[in-house]
Amino acid sequence: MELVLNLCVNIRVENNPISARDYKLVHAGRRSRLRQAQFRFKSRNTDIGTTTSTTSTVSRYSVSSKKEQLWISELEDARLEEEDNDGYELDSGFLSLSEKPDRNMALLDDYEIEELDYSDPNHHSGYVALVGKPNVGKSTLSNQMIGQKLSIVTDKPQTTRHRILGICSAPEYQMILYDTPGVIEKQMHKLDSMMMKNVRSAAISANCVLVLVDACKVPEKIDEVLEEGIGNLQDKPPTLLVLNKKDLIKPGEIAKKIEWYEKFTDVDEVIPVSAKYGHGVDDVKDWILSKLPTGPAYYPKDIVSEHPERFFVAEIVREKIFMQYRNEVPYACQVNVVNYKNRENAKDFIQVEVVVERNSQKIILIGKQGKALKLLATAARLDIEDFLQKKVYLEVEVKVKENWRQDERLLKNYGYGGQIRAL
Ligand SMILES: Nc1nc2c(ncn2[C@@H]2O[C@H](COP(=O)(O)OP(=O)(O)OP(=O)(O)O)[C@@H](O)[C@H]2O)c(=O)[nH]1
Repeated sequence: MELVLNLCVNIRVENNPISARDYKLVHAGRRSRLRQAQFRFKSRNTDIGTTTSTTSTVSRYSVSSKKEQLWISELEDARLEEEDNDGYELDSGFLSLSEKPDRNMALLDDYEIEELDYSDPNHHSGYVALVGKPNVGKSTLSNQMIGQKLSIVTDKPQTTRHRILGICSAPEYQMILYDTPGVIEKQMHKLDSMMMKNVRSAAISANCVLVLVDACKVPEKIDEVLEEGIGNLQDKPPTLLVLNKKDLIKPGEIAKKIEWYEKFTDVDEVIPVSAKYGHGVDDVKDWILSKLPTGPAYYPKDIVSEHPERFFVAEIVREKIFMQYRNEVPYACQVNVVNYKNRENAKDFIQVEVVVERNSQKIILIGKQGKALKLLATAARLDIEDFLQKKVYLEVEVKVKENWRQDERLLKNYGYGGQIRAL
């Protein structure tokens, strides 16, 4: 399969007079999709709302040959060079998260075009933005709809930082879901305001919007969430209020809350759900389907996300940090995959750096005799292996970059400017 797809890229380059930059983009998209092809239609045992955490020894990578050492140091040099560069242009293999992809066939090969069904006039497809305050269950609902854990879920607010694109397909539709970071009223760091900008760009380009609220909380107006998420309320797309966590309140209470939201908010419909247990999720899908325009699929039906594997690897490590450490520490951490090497006859090698803002946070992360970091790396490795369905060597190191949450250049490099590394 890989061979066939690679061949398509080569043929296209020979036959079409495209520029080197175009080729790089096509190639970046192709290679990222090749990686994703690995997690198409995989039945994983990952829970939707919870995660496993077991202990075992951390695998360490040992450099086996001089050639390999040289290769790794070249990679590191290239990365440092990239870090010193202010540009961070698309040319270096970035995937845009802020632009809604058109039904653009430019990045699809013949095989994929064939896969997309253009013959069915009743096929629906489009974009759905999930917005809401932190901790209301956006990631849980998104994972539940896709049927696979793509977004990390923790009991702490504001764990989602990036817009996560998840694809939910059936023979008659394709819903492209944007799980967004929770809308925050008090934006404290440059990171927060950049995250909010991404929320807005997700909702603006969406065909419909789901506003999630927590059924356990006293009902409140959602104007603020909508304004932050959509901007101009007059042009807002069809909006559904999802009353989530209905499993935690009595049926009588649910009816009262639905009534309140129907009366005091300007939404098209209110649907109570329990994202965690999947109750009401089909009703949400039916509502979305009624709002999506007819048209062919944007992506092949067996793809569940456009993000590259390394993105999810970093997210898994971040989730484990949230689960293991307390207070401000998880919020001060940025996780970067600095080296990801697929190896034919050996475990894949993944090198991850956790960036913190202060040395005191680094000390906490590492723990006495490195025990805390070892625990973190083990929990992360087990989940990464489960996600990738293969064994990996995971190496985790901690670095201090003072005030990275205020540094726009670094934030862009980390993907908060609406672009993530495609490879
Ligand atoms: N009981 C119950 N808990 C839920 C439900 N949906 C989500 N949760 C829990 O609520 C917490 C927050 O869920 P997330 O999906 O991370 O919430 P989020 O809105 O994406 O959070 P942010 O990243 O802060 O934006 C987790 O502990 C979930 O397990 C639900 O339907 N019922």
